[in-house]
Amino acid sequence: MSTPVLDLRGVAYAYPDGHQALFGVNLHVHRGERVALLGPNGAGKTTLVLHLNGILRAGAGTVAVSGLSVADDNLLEIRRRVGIVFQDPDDQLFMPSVRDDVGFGPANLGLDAAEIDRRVEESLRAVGMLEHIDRPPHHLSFGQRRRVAVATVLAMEPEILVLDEPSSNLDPASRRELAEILDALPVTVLMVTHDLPYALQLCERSVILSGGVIAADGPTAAILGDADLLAAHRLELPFGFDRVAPRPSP
Ligand SMILES: Nc1ncnc2c1ncn2[C@@H]1O[C@H](COP(=O)(O)OP(=O)(O)OP(=O)(O)O)[C@@H](O)[C@H]1O
Repeated sequence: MSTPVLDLRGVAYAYPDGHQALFGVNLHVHRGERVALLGPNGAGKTTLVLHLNGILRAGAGTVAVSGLSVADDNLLEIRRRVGIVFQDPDDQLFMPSVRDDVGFGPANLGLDAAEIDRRVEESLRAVGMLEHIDRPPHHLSFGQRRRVAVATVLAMEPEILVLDEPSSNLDPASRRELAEILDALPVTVLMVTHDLPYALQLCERSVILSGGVIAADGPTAAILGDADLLAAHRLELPFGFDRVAPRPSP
């Protein structure tokens, strides 16, 4: 099989206060996969995500992105390969215009002006925000800012797009529209979410992280169809989604 885009082997991490958040996590994500990372509050999901571009460094084990290890001398290239969309778009938008925000990363790569313009326009078109290119980000709605935050990451043409709770705080129409946008993107995705229907809609594979270990890894429909597994890890489907697995025919 091809080299995984994401390859975590035995990743363990303790915060400086001694709190152990990850205990030997193994996770392999291949090109083109869309994987949901599920788990209760405090499971270690954000801690794991922060290892993917070297913000946190594993106390034990290894993290590699398309064969390149997360290590001090690789961090620039790792951060180009791993695009993380954080939960709060205001953590990612700080320039006077949408154009400047989306162009900021490509400009830092040293790309020429024509290539920066191409990436900015393509990324904004992909998230349906091209018409807002000259607006200040702080004049946009929360849902629009989240889309621009996705565009800032797409403009780096990452090998993997990592999204931390992309559907949180969106109204139902914005939530659906973002799902349509994500569904149309031809990129490998790892999506942290508490929104189990979103996982089912967008990710063929789900991984449950619980207590700092991988508790399950398999087809989303099978995982969400296992009521005992969900209950054991404090995961709950909303009303009306209580039967997601194909039911055996009578
Ligand atoms: N800076 C920190 N110092 C010490 N412990 C921390 C720190 N940040 C997180 N933790 C602990 O590490 C564990 C994992 O936290 P993490 O934020 O990764 O969980 P999570 O799965 O992302 O949770 P949530 O769903 O609530 O966002 C928790 O027990 C948390 O209290």
